[in-house]
Amino acid sequence: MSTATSATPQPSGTTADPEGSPPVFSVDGLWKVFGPKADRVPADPGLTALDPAELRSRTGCTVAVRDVSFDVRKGEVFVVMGLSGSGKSTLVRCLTRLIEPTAGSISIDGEDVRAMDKARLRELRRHRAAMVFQHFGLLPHRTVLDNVAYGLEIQGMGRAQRRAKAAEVVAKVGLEGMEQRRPAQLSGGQRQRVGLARALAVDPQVLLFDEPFSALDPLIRRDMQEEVIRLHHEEGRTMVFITHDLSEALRLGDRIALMRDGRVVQLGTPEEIVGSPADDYVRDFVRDVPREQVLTVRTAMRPASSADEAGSGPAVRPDATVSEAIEAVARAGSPARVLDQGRCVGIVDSAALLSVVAGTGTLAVTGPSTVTGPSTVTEPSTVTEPFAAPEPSPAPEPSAGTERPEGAV
Ligand SMILES: Nc1ncnc2c1ncn2[C@@H]1O[C@H](COP(=O)(O)OP(=O)(O)OP(=O)(O)O)[C@@H](O)[C@H]1O
Repeated sequence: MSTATSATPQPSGTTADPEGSPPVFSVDGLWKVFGPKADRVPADPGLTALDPAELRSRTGCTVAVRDVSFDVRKGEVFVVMGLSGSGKSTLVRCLTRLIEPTAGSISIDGEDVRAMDKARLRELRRHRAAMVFQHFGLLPHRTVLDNVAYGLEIQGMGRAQRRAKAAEVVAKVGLEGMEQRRPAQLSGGQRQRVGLARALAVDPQVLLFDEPFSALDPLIRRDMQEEVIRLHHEEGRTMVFITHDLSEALRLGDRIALMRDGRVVQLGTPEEIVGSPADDYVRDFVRDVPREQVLTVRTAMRPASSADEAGSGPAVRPDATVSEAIEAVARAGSPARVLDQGRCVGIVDSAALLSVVAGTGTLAVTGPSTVTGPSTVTEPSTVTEPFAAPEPSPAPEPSAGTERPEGAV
């Protein structure tokens, strides 16, 4: 979950550590070409070099996904973002072969998805990677409870057991008391919760969301985003989330794959995408993002100039946003120490914080993001060296950075 933009408290029950976790899905060199004799396209450099209109007029084919590779790590929220037509839905549908890929490999927990027979695929879609659609396809004559129990019914679970399980999930998504209503008696947001509950009821390893909230009005949409964040924190479930909405991607994503014309032009954390855009396209895409709400103090800190400076003053966590640090520095009227488990790893002062807001100065976003395709790769990111304090400092008092900001992007 994006620590920089989440407006909910830190996870308490989450055990997943997405960074360094093994991949759930592994995608390598994936292509999806629509049209006649599609499979000749990926293999022919003369055709793949053509622009989309020319390829269409010569072959009748459209490349929806173009040589895409990535891993989805266990326990992460992996967001696929891009403008309409960039290939998001096609890519995510390829993961469970709702759309048949043209070339490349896909595996789930090391198992080759492209080699699965029909029964195995059914099992994959029902138990391992359940999809939550924008049009949630609720059964109109069934109650909320029976809609949620539907997937369990298909699995062959007995009536009493599936209704008990469904009731539990209905409560989890905040629909307690509405079990006996029918979809027509619910608001759009409530219906979406039923769709979410139905997917959750089968307890899938991965939840795939295809723009689930785009039809909802902004406030309800925000509610549903919070719901997803909460569920993720409570359960640590792996999620793949499609959206064309940048603020939704920044709010929800641990990592974001930004697509353009079927390619992934940048894959990275929200902070990497906003702080180190891979090319002009991405830079333009994130231009209006309030950087101080996404970038963390790591991007602005410098080594402490003395043991004195490292030993006193207000404290912020390394994952505090620049916005939170500005508040701490403004309150104290002095630079703030960045404390990592009681150790001072750097100092942020007002000049450095302002330069992040202004978009001037060198950014020190940790960890390189991945760039796929022929985009211009940015310079490697730099990491600010920590100040080696002679003695570990005491644990910080609660400070800016311990609370999440309201109104983050
Ligand atoms: N069945 C199809 N036949 C031919 N072309 C298709 C088909 N499905 C999708 N495409 C094309 O593939 C490209 C990617 O489409 P896709 O639906 O994956 O994009 P998207 O990013 O999910 O868009 P949106 O946000 O509008 O849903 C588009 O150019 C689209 O027109």
